Amino acid sequence: MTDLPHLTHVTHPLVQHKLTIMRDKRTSTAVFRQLLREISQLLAYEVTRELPTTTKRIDTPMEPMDAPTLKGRKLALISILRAGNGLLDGMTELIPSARIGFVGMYRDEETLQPVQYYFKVPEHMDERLVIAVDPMLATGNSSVAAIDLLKKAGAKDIRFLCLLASPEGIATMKAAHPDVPIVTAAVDRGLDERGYIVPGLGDAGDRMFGTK
Ligand SMILES: O=P(O)(O)OC[C@H]1O[C@H](OP(=O)(O)OP(=O)(O)O)[C@H](O)[C@@H]1O
Ligand SMILES: O=c1cc[nH]c(=O)[nH]1
Ligand SMILES: [Mg+2]
Repeated sequence: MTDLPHLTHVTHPLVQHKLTIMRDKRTSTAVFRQLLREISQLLAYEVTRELPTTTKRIDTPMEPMDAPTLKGRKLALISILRAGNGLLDGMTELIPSARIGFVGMYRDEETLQPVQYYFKVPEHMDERLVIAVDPMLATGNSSVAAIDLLKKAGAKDIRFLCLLASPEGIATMKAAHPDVPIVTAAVDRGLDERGYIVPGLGDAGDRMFGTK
């Protein structure tokens, strides 16, 4: 199991600088998408900290050596659709051998409850490190439901990666899934009356895909 604390706030200046540009409402869809890809690679570095390694015997041009290599099955990256795909793209560039799954889920804007429409994950979930990605942790209802489904599929070692989290969402996740560490680039003030993160960045899916 993982040694990460329940909450990791990634304060790296590059992450914070890029996030500020993403929050700005004048930032275009193209720039928003590109920055999300760049940030996802920096966050991937944090969320994969302390992965178990082993050694394998190789020959350098100079001599044989026992060199470190990742241990166990390939990790699984799970995108919570559709905004999760913005984080997924950059992460798969960094971890090209990762197995990939999708949880299709959108938030009913009236009830703020998640509605599931798709589920497909790799085999052997119980033997993999599973990293679920979604830029926004707002009420926490979507991520709690997605992780419920991943656990039902056998996942035991799960991490959740997001860009922005609200204190409410973190508390809801901690109550439902205390064993799932959260890695985030920011913890914002709270939620507005429509369940949006404030100050936030607006609707991540719409800003990424240009649907509004
Ligand atoms: O913590 P919650 O209150 O559940 O809100 C967060 C969810 O809302 C957004 O998705 P959305 O429902 O807008 O779907 P989309 O990705 O298709 O835009 C976001 O990407 C999360 O999945
Ligand atoms: O602030 C929020 C809350 C939920 N989903 C988003 O995309 N943004
Ligand atoms: Mg959306």
